[in-house]
Amino acid sequence: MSILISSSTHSILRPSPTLHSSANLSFSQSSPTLPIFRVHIIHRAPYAAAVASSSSAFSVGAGAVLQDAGATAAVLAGSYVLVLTFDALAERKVIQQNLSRKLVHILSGLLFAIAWPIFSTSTEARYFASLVPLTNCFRLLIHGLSLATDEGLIKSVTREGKPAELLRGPLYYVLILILCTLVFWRESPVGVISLAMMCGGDGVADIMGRRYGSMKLPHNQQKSWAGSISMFVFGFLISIGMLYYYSRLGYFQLDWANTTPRVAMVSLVATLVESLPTTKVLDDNISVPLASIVAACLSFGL
Ligand SMILES: Nc1ccn([C@@H]2O[C@H](COP(=O)(O)OP(=O)(O)OP(=O)(O)O)[C@@H](O)[C@H]2O)c(=O)n1
Ligand SMILES: C/C(=C\CO)CCC[C@H](C)CCC[C@H](C)CCCC(C)C
Repeated sequence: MSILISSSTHSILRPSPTLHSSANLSFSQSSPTLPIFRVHIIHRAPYAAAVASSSSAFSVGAGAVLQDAGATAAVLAGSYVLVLTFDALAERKVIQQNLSRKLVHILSGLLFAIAWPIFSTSTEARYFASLVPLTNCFRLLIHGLSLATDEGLIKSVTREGKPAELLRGPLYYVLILILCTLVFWRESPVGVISLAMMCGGDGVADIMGRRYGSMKLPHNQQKSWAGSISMFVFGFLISIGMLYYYSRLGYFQLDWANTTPRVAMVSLVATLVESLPTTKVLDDNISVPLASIVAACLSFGL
């Protein structure tokens, strides 16, 4: 058995009580400002045990592939059901089309991230998960380029009902989902926070801003104090909720006294970026998550 010790830059992450790989154990010193040390314990088995363990490793591997394929199919089905449901609600005039689009914006990314724990602990799990936004990306391209028609999709996710709109906000949105899944996955607070800002914060800003946004921002007459304050508050609360969810499941543990002000800082950066009069040049679905990624990386480390 050999032990490898490596350090991580997540200075406020603390050791997780529930670990997801039997071969990897993480320990950190109790001070939240000191780095974590990851301890990888590698067993060197004798030949017979190695043969037995390679066949059990094969079945574990096959189990993980089955689990990931099932999870991908279930989440993909969920993404279709979500769009269909909001199309039906808007069609029956239960909710306005604008509200329907914003609820799809808020729910799809957040539910997608909430579903990550149903994927296996294998290294390939994130690639399986990214197939869901990737499939939706192709769906948006096909319908955005009018190679096929899907009235339900167009009504649920566009503002004016033009197919070409699918190639802007919604397409950038799924590309950011792919980026966060592949780069950050469940292992870092950065991706979770950035998705909370793009889906939750930005989505709620729109809903509240449209309803209560009579007082406009001094630097942007298209946006309001109600929208920006809601973005800050909901971006912060949804991020904390998502981090709590992941830490309860044991993916990472956080020192909350340190984490809370850092999340508030990321939420402030995301809110300021969202408030700028740059929407026509740079879509909020790109500027908000990218600014959040940079701010969160500076706060939490990659
Ligand atoms: N900080 C904010 C953000 C949004 N809004 C309100 O929400 C509307 C939509 O904002 P935004 O999402 O930035 O506009 P678009 O990009 O045009 O719409 P969408 O993202 O929905 O395509 C704005 O017109 C405004 O009424 C607001 O008052 N304050
Ligand atoms: C309206 C949108 C953005 C404009 O600001 C969001 C578009 C959403 C996509 C068309 C659908 C994305 C689905 C997610 C990748 C997966 C959701 C899964 C979940 C379980 C419902």
